Amino acid sequence: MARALIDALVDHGVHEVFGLPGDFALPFFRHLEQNADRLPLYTLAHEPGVGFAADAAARWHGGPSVACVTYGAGALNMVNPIAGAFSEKSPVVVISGAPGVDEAGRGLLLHHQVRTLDSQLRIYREITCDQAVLDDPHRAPAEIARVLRSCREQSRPVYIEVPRDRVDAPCEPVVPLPPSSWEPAAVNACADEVMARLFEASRPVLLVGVEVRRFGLEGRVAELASRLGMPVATTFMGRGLLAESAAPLVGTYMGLAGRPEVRAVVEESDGLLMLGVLMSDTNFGVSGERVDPRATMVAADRGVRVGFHVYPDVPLDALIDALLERCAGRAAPAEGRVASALPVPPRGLVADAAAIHPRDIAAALNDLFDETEPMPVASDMGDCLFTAMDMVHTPLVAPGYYATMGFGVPAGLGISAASGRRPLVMVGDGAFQMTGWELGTCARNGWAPIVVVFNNASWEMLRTFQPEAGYNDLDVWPFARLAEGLGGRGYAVTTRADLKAALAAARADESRFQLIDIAIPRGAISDTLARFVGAIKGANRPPGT
Ligand SMILES: Cc1ncc(Cc2csc(CCOP(=O)(O)OP(=O)(O)O)c2C)c(N)n1
Ligand SMILES: [Mg+2]
Repeated sequence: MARALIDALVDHGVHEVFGLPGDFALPFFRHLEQNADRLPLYTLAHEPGVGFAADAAARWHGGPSVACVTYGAGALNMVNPIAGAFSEKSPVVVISGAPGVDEAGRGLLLHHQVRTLDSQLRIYREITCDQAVLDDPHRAPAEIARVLRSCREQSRPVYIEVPRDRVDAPCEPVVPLPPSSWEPAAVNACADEVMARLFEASRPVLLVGVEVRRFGLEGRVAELASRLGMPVATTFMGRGLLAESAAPLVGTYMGLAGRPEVRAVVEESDGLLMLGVLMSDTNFGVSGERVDPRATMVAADRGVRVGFHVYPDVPLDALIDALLERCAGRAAPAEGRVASALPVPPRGLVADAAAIHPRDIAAALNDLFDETEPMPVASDMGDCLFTAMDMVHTPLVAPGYYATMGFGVPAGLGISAASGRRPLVMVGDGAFQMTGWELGTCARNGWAPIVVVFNNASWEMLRTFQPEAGYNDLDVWPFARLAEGLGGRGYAVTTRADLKAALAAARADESRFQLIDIAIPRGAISDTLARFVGAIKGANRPPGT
């Protein structure tokens, strides 16, 4: 049965497995190790790191990646990263070892057990879109096929539990299921109404979100945007989409936290078509004006809402193809094409003895990418993520909606494994204290990321909301020295000149991971974070104050 599952993972486009074994999972890990030529196995130090790495790899692939752990202590350690993958629509396949069917029936309380033996399954039902317990090898092939199709079609995590005494049971091969069916007439009716509304509107706008990336639809959406000739904005989570296309991109929409000219284009539209957009507070919670639902069309989660009309079971790709058919042959009206008004990222760091501000880090990284080539970026939650908004276009994975800390370093390792490229990791000191230690696994896995730590010795984002709190003061940890102990090379920098030199040296050394510990004065925050905090405070101000 293990062989059938591994073959099915490969058949469904899985490229690697991240894992941390335990006794309930050892039989399955033996098969993983025997099949490492087809499905490389990367072990990490702690299950949160396993989950974050698999999430980032899945985002990179635009398809499933695997997080394989033991039952109880292992799988429950990974709940937060999988919850984040669910919220941000990342197709992670969770595989957990489990007590054998026979031992489960002996009536003893088993080690790693919580309330009951199916407690873990119940917990994972809340953070995955489909689940299977492979306790019956006769049903296993159909169960595996159904769950892996759900993972791909919904672009959300799924859960597969493997009792350890069933791993070697005889089992038929898994036959992948055909795509779920949908009703062409419904898609056509929906596309007709969307097109009619766009042509009636005097200020139609396209807002592009994360599902466009997850389902690999960026090229088709860029073509649609160009043919329609409408201004295009991306959401916070969709940042970077269409940046290399001819689409008339105006920037990233972040409501009051973003650039006013982008906010005006989106919020003043009388025909706002949102493709693959999560209607979340991080996308809309700081909107200057509530976007008028009568003027909006939202396609997400395999459904479409056009004003107050709802079209269930309309896959995003089917809708986009139907819209492309309806504007086939249309060249975007030259006069109607919106010149791309993307902001100019900061560049030209002044390499002097001045202290380092977040905007200096963006400029230094933009300069580095200009001089060499852009690196894929993994960012953690914190001001590092807001600073990333000021960087030149490059693939970016970040917890922009679920907003968990701890994502950055493991995500960089996941990108290293998935892409074979060297990533840049941006992480705050607080988040590094959570999962930064996964850098100690780089040597055995052959990874050499460049990690920049925004070291303000503070939970600075929290301080911006609650300046009077003393608990936001963190101790200054010597991350550069700690990096040397973990097998990497560390640089402690306090001036802009040091920063420029350290980045050049780090880029030149691909032999091991590089950690640049950047001392940032407490209170120095990016312009984007400052706007975000101001907008949130304004939006949450009690009435009448
Ligand atoms: C797993 C988890 N636990 C707590 C929190 C809550 C939080 C959001 S931002 C923040 C401070 C981050 O400090 P860091 O030094 O990393 O970055 P910076 O603000 O730029 O100084 C906390 C504690 C979140 N989001 N996730
Ligand atoms: Mg900090």
